[in-house]
Amino acid sequence: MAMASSSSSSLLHSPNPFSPKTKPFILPNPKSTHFTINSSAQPPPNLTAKHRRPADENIRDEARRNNNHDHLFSAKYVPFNADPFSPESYSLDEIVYRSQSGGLLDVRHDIDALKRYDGKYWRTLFDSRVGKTTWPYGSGVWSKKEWVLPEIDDDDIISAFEGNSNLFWAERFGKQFLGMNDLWVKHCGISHTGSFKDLGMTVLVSQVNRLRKMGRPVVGVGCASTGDTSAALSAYCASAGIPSIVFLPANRISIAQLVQPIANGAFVLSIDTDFDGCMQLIREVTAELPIYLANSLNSLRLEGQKTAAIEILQQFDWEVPDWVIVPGGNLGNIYAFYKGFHMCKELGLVDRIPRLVCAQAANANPLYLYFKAGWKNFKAVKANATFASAIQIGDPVSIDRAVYALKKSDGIVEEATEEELMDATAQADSTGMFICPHTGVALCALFKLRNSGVIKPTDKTVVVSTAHGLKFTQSKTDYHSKDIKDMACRFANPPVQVKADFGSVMDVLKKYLLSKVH
Ligand SMILES: Cc1ncc(COP(=O)(O)O)c(C=O)c1O
Ligand SMILES: N[C@@H](CCOP(=O)(O)O)C(=O)O
Repeated sequence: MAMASSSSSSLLHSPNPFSPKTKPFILPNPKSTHFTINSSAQPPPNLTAKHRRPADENIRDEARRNNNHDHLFSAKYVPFNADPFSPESYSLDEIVYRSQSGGLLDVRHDIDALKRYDGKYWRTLFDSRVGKTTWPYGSGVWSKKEWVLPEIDDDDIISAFEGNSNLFWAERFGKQFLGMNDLWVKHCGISHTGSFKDLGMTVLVSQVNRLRKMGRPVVGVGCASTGDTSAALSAYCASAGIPSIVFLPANRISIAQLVQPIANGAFVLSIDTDFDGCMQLIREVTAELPIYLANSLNSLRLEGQKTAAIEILQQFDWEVPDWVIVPGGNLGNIYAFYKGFHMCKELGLVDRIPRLVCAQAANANPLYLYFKAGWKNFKAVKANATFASAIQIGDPVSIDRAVYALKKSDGIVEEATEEELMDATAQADSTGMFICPHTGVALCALFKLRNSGVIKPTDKTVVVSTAHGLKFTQSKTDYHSKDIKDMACRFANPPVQVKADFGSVMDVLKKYLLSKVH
């Protein structure tokens, strides 16, 4: 196999790093041979196809047997948006959420080490792992392990093989309502716990699992939540046997979201405040007790969430979409998407990044107001009730991260009123989707940017669906029952009451079918 680039003839004489003894899906150790992997490099052949692991060996055992302990890559915490030469940094094994100045942290990878492999090599490696069951690469997150948490032992990973979500071609919705032929919905809510939070939580809980095995004083993991973060945290902690503690704003989350942490055994505190109040309390409590903070203030979460951006590129066969629209609340996810796209550009997998759009509910729109004010004089707001309950957040912890991502991607912020988001949700559902109200917010942003001509009919556009509609059925029931005060519910589709006799049923059906003919 011709491996050498023109400048590394030594490779021709070095042992082929992909020889049969090489384990599949892992990178050869460049330290063992002074060579540069060039674009002719191919991923290791799928050697596992030729042999089966012993019947009494599970996939974790197999990974342990194959594990390549050579840590070629590393990452650390640094102050967010810090000077590359800033001396302040922390091991990911430290329990730290803020910089010395009190600002946010970010996970910075050893880019020079990653750059030892060119873009084609990373594309080929990641593509070779999609959908496999080899531990831990069956996960859409851990199939990019070298870019996520490179130093964690496979054995410490807690994964539900999350990710690899459907990038759905919204053919009918795009054509019928937007005159678009290249509209896609990234269904991050079709996932283990029904939201994109799984992507970040597998990383955070895996790291906590590692810390506890190291003997670090972590008695549990805690978060404030509008529902989805607590659902993901409780599920992954339950999987790991780690206690989880969740702070929920009383009477402000859906029943489906409330039952998840309860069912998964979390210690659930229903607190008579809103999310922002819960967030303040969890920050105070985790500063006093050995409870690890799991909100996206903790930048580890974003390392997992960024893989959804990489997946979108993979699913487009590494073609970059023109727009990616993301609903925003605490504002970690819009930054995570930027991180994923930017890392792919920085490491040569693609040559540009998409323009990002962050969509907010008009009832909880601090980022939108800041954007419209020209990024001057940010003010937190009192978040009012919205059907998009998971983004009812007035004082987002990641405001600075979101602004950075939007500035770097020539991004836009849009908002949606309650009627607009509920109508958009019903319209999307009428074309065969079953989306959450937050996806409705993102679709409203798309409607507005199409109507203003900013997004063109042929622009390749991705709307990120962040949770499954089944977690928010009450809002749909209210809408289709036309049981929402001051809302026309234009697209309501209420059931028809009919007497239980053949004649009555036939009358109703004939009327319906005739309406379909004209
Ligand atoms: C369903 C859903 N969509 C969107 C968001 C917004 O994500 P972020 O808080 O990272 O902006 C959240 C959480 O906040 C959510 O739970
Ligand atoms: N919608 C979120 C709010 C908290 O967001 P996080 O990313 O900071 O955990 C939730 O589902 O709780």
